[in-house]
Amino acid sequence: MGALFSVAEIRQAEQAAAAQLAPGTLMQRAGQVAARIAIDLLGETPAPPVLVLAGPGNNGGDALEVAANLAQAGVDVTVVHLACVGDPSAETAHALAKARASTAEFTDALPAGGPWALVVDGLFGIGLARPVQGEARAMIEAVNALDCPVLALDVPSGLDADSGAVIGPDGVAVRATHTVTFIGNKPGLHTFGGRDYAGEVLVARLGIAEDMLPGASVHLNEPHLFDLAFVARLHDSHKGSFGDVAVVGGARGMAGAPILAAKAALFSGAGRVYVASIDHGPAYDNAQPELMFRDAANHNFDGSTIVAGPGMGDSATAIRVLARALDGDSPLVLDADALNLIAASPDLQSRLSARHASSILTPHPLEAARLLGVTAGVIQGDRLEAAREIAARFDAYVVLKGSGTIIAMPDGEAAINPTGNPGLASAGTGDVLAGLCGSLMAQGWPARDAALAAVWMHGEAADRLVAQGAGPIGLTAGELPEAIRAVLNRMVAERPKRAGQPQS
Ligand SMILES: NC(=O)C1=CN([C@@H]2O[C@H](COP(=O)(O)OP(=O)(O)OC[C@H]3O[C@@H](n4cnc5c(N)ncnc54)[C@H](O)[C@@H]3O)[C@@H](O)[C@H]2O)[C@@H](O)CC1
Ligand SMILES: [K+]
Repeated sequence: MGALFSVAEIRQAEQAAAAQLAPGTLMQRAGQVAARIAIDLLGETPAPPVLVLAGPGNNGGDALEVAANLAQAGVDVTVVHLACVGDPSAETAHALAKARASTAEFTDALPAGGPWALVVDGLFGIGLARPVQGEARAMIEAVNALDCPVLALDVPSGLDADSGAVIGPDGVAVRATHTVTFIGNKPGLHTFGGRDYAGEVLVARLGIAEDMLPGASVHLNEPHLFDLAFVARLHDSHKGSFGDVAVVGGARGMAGAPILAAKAALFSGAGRVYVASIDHGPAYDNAQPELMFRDAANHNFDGSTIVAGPGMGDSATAIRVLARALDGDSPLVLDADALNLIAASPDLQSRLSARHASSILTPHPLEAARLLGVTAGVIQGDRLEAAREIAARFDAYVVLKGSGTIIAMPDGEAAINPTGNPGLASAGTGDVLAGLCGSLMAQGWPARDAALAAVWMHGEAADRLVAQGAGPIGLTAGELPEAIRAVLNRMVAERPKRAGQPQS
């Protein structure tokens, strides 16, 4: 469920399966399932014509099978086929002959006409080796200017199925409304550009048995990965049962960031929440009087889960407090300035690597770039790999934020988060996420489950707010904690009934 496979893994499975099947079987199955999806998208009403773009390789072969099937079903189909330089594969040649023999109309260039009821994108799939140029590029740009639904076959043409990056430099890719992807789901459809280019993703296994695919080390982040950690509360519990969180941050002029993190911890059920300010912070927060304010330099963090970084700054005090947190035995969430301080200090890096207690790092791409000493472009070019590298280097759990947030474990396992929306690209939402991670760990959750659940619930809460009209434009971080509370309580209520362990 939710498994994601690299292009290399898909190719291997395809070869193994193809060896047991009559030639062309997989392409024919791809053509059949995609044509059925196309017909569903067209709906009942007599629709204007469908445009099928078929590229030079086997992705084009899939498209030609779709064209033939649609024509056979009585759909008015126009095909633009980009012939390949050498000979096409036997199955693509066969699909071409089939489409030519059908009622589908072939033209050499993209017809100016329309309106199209649907465009089927079969220009390039997982075999795209370089940026799209020339005629194919012009077609992609023209398709992206249309208003109609676009069904991409296997992967939107121009997108890297492993990374979700548009193959560049200066590349283009089809912006699909739907993608039917073959044999197995692919990470690049769900992170970085993936969510914007692929639209809704449907997986067609093409009859390939599960055991032909390798055990996946990357999954979509779905509740079944972490929902065993939700436990209903016993009546006989008290605030000490649910852990202490200390948020370290709030240098002068940045007092709001740790308060947002602390509020997220409070609203997600942490027992006691402290804000430990680097500079003299507020005595209390009028809006949230449950929060307790302390001076970070003098606060005793023993027994607390620490969330370090929100608005922490880079003062000598910040470095001293961070070093103390890294050396301690408390579970730790490292965000924002804490990550920047660590990136700049080999000493802090070795303290982080040497920790025995759990650490969750929550970098955005630029913070991740600083940690690895590369550019944000390099991080985004392969987000999965970058998150795994940071996890391995620091023996920590890593949450690489962005569209399709990556959660990477120190053992190499990883997940890509499907919840959330552009409303989260606003100030303070990262503070909320860090506070939520810390809160779950304070309540006894293992770091792995805490990271997965926090990212999922944070996105889900934002999606609910958007459904209520509170975004994505103008969604504020301060609205998230209450929405997270609603998601969390629903998750607990929906968990199969399981008694909580009495706590001391
Ligand atoms: N691997 C699988 O599991 C299956 C693959 N099938 C389809 O086959 C696809 C893979 O086919 P291919 O390996 O032939 O690869 P593609 O069809 O994705 O693309 C390769 C073709 O495009 C050309 N090309 C690559 N980059 C180009 C560029 N920038 N500009 C112009 N031409 C370029 C290549 O010379 C080659 O002709 C999959 O994405 C899928 O759609 C299906 O038929 C079913 C099974
Ligand atoms: K495609």
